Amino acid sequence: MIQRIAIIGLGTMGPGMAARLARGDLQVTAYDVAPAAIERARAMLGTAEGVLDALGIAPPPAGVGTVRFTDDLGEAVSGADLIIENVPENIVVKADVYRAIDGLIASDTIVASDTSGIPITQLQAHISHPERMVGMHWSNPPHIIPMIEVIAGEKTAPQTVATIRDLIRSIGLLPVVVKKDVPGFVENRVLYALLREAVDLVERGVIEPEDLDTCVSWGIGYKIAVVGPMALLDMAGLDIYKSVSSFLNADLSNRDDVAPMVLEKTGASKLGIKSGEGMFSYTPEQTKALQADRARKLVAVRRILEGRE
Ligand SMILES: NC(=O)C1=CN([C@@H]2O[C@H](COP(=O)(O)OP(=O)(O)OC[C@H]3O[C@@H](n4cnc5c(N)ncnc54)[C@H](O)[C@@H]3O)[C@@H](O)[C@H]2O)C=CC1
Ligand SMILES: Cc1ncc(C(=O)O)c(C(=O)O)c1O
Repeated sequence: MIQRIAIIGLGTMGPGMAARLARGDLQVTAYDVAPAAIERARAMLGTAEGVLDALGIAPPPAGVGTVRFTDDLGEAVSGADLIIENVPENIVVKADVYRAIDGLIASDTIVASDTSGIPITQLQAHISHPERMVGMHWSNPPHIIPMIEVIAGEKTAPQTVATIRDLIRSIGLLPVVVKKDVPGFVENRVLYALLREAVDLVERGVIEPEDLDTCVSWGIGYKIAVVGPMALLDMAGLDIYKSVSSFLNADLSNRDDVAPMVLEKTGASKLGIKSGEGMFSYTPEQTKALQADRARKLVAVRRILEGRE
């Protein structure tokens, strides 16, 4: 049974994940190699806890769910039943972490990666006892989005998948087991098909970025939260899909490299909210207000979709 969890990497994803797991009565130890990230994560934890209160996800009545921060890797993983690796999406960085923890943990400690899409088969080549490694892909913001993909690599034991699936269910979240270890798994394959087309349309001057967001959020996103893509095909009619896809698919973006607009912005350190500018610009005050407004709306929508309002 999983009771003690170590989270390694406290950037965008780690703090919300820690807050949500603690609400599931789990004991979380949170570690990052950068002291500044630990300090930021302490503040983010408080914000995430406020959002969880608004979601009605209360702390367990007589529970022991806690989050403890540490700057010592050995202390973080000591006695953990599950490690969630949450460091940057780079196989070299992730492999370094697996090597660093290998001698510090028991051979049956489960090691999960929150990778956005590196196949688990590639990751588990860098750890001993690869049968205990599994993909556990959360979606951002992790304390609000209830779905988590669970992915087995070639060497993952079925019991490892079952343990993680059951853990996710036991704390009231929604596991989706992906049946093949394909790059990007399912969520990001679908998301990146959409993002490739969206970036292409803006880059070709077909639409302004603000208008692209209005079109997709209100035309597609709002609807798809209620009617998933497979059900949407039935709602529209497969005959319509057949007719439109017969001429449209061939015209959709099929570029297999990163779009020049994205390379230009990342080259100029325009990374989005984290750097103050990306597709749009953000002052620190705007970022704070935007994040609060988004959390409030996501909470309200989730409560309605779950039939709680
Ligand atoms: N940002 C997103 O929307 C999502 C990201 N992911 C995935 O989650 C993982 C983490 O992503 P983010 O939180 O966005 O990254 P991030 O870049 O915001 O944070 C990564 C953190 O890892 C720390 N770190 C780097 N090397 C480390 C080491 N050796 N030991 C301990 N900590 C170390 C960094 O100091 C940083 O605080 C990635 O694999 C990413 O693809 C998954 C779902 C959504
Ligand atoms: C742009 C982008 N990339 C990856 C992810 C992920 O799920 O890994 C997300 C997300 O929303 O969670 C994302 O927005």
